[in-house]
Amino acid sequence: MLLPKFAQNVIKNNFQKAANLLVKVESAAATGGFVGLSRLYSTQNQTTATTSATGKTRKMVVKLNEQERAEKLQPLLDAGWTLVDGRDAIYKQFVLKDFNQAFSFMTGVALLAEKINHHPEWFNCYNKINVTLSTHDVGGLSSQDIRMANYFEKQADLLK
Ligand SMILES: C[C@H](O)[C@H](O)[C@H]1CNC2=NC(N)=NC(=O)C2=N1
Repeated sequence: MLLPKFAQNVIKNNFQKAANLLVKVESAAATGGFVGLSRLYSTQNQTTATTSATGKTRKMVVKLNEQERAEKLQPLLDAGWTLVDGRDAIYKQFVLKDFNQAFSFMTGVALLAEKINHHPEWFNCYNKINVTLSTHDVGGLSSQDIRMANYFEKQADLLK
């Protein structure tokens, strides 16, 4: 069964992006090792960053304060994300058309995760993706989780 054209493009574009990223990562690793990689991942305008043992830079993050939760977290709760019992984390299940679309969706998010060095906790079964977001380094929700959740929403909207 041939995939609809848009799905083929989504998959092709995402895998193309992944391939380009892999080429960059490999060449950075070949030339500068982890230093090369941290240059690849770090962005010029990063004002506060830490360099972890792996040499990757990571924006210093802190837990969301009450005002940020009201302003930035509430819209996500309105969009179907829920607070996780017993954890300072948010959860949402995404239901895609089939596995192809789900895996392509995950590939797109994975590229952002690698770029900002912030990774979701997720489980995929066929066309469903169960996503939990929290920032392990601070033991709770940070601006990185808001950024990633909004990216999940944006990617999902593109498929509607
Ligand atoms: C060493 C590495 O930079 C850290 O472990 C990064 C990687 N990805 C991460 N992802 C998430 N969700 N939280 C983190 O604190 C985190 N830290």
